[in-house]
Amino acid sequence: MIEMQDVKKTYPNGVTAISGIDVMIHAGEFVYVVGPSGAGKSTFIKMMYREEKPTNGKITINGVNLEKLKEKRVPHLRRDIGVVFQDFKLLTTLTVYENIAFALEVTGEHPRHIKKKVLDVLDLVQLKHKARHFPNELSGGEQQRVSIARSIVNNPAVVIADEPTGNLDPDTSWDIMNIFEEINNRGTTVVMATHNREIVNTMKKRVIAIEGGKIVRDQARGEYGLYD
Ligand SMILES: Nc1ncnc2c1ncn2[C@@H]1O[C@H](COP(=O)(O)OP(=O)(O)OP(=O)(O)O)[C@@H](O)[C@H]1O
Repeated sequence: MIEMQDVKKTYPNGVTAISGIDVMIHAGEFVYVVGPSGAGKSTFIKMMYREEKPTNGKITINGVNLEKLKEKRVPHLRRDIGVVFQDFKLLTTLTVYENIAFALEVTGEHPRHIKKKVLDVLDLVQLKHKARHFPNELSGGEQQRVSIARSIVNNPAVVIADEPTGNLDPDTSWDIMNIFEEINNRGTTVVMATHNREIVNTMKKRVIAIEGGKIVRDQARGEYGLYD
């Protein structure tokens, strides 16, 4: 599903964020990416949704070699990959409903299908009753639930999350994590960078640890480790 072979990323300022990365993530897996600040976790996962391109190496997503992917096919790839950020990235001038519908409209979804799909994902994150609200009328946890709903409305094969609980209190973080688990139980692959020790140690999923731009540990039912 996601394969990297000898991947390296050097940013234009000369910083090599990751190098020598070899990894295979299979369909349906739930993977935590952990490591100290600045280790290269965000860079590693940005490669997966082509936010950044590798300097060297090969990345294959769902059988597509990203190096050979034409620019005009990038939106097509992105449709199959949901992305969730620490700071939610909702459009402030649109309602909850519109934020999610927008993700479908840009893919040319038939208007008749949009309403059902949006209401279905709002149901999953238990926010149907807030459909007409604007993001600034919601708590942080509610905003993150909207952003998760938006990430899955196109029914992607994989959801990639970069510190999705970084701005949330512990109880709210658990609510969010339970939603990701539900999404994974429905068959979607989940890859998540996190600093949340308690969640990683409790959930017992695959853990990939990155330090100094290298994978230093890759464990099934793994643990967070000794990082802050
Ligand atoms: N756009 C960029 N341009 C130049 N250097 C960058 C860029 N993005 C990240 N870096 C550098 O690459 C290294 C890895 O950063 P990255 O954001 O991938 O780490 P991280 O493990 O996600 O950190 P954190 O846990 O603090 O979010 C750091 O040295 C960082 O300063």
